[in-house]
Amino acid sequence: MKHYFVSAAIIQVNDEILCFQRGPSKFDYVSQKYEFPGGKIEVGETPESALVREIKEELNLNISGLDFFQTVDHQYPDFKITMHAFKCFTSNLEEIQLNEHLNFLQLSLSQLSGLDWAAADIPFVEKLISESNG
Ligand SMILES: Nc1nc2c([nH]c(=O)n2[C@@H]2O[C@H](COP(=O)(O)OP(=O)(O)OP(=O)(O)O)[C@@H](O)[C@H]2O)c(=O)[nH]1
Repeated sequence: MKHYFVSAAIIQVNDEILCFQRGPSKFDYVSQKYEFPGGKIEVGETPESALVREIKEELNLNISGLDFFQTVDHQYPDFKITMHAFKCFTSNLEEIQLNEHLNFLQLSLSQLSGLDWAAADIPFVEKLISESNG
């Protein structure tokens, strides 16, 4: 089974979080689900450098202040992923371009649980919500 190593960005804007909807996929369990943007870590990259590259490619955004949040291992029916999430900020949100995603939402922490997330992202969402309650 394929094992992908992925970085994902929890982009904070004021007290809210940017949530992105993936495009259609041959795997229905990730198709059009919400996720934190990012992608696969390539040879020679760190999780952080891969994330900076992916966010520029996918969204035309520069991110800064990367702060490691959590690593999740998740097994889907056809592949597994190890995904490192980083909290970060962006300074140029008005320049965002959705080069791969269908949609994005800027939501408060209390609104996050209302989205249809990819299963691998649920631990991130739960941790974000529990931090805000604690
Ligand atoms: N980027 C990202 N991928 C996620 C998340 N959650 C999740 O299950 N994944 C899965 O992790 C895998 C890798 O992500 P990706 O497709 O974004 O990677 P990539 O941009 O390098 O894609 P490519 O191989 O088409 O160039 C995908 O199967 C995706 O569905 C998430 O929050 N962010």
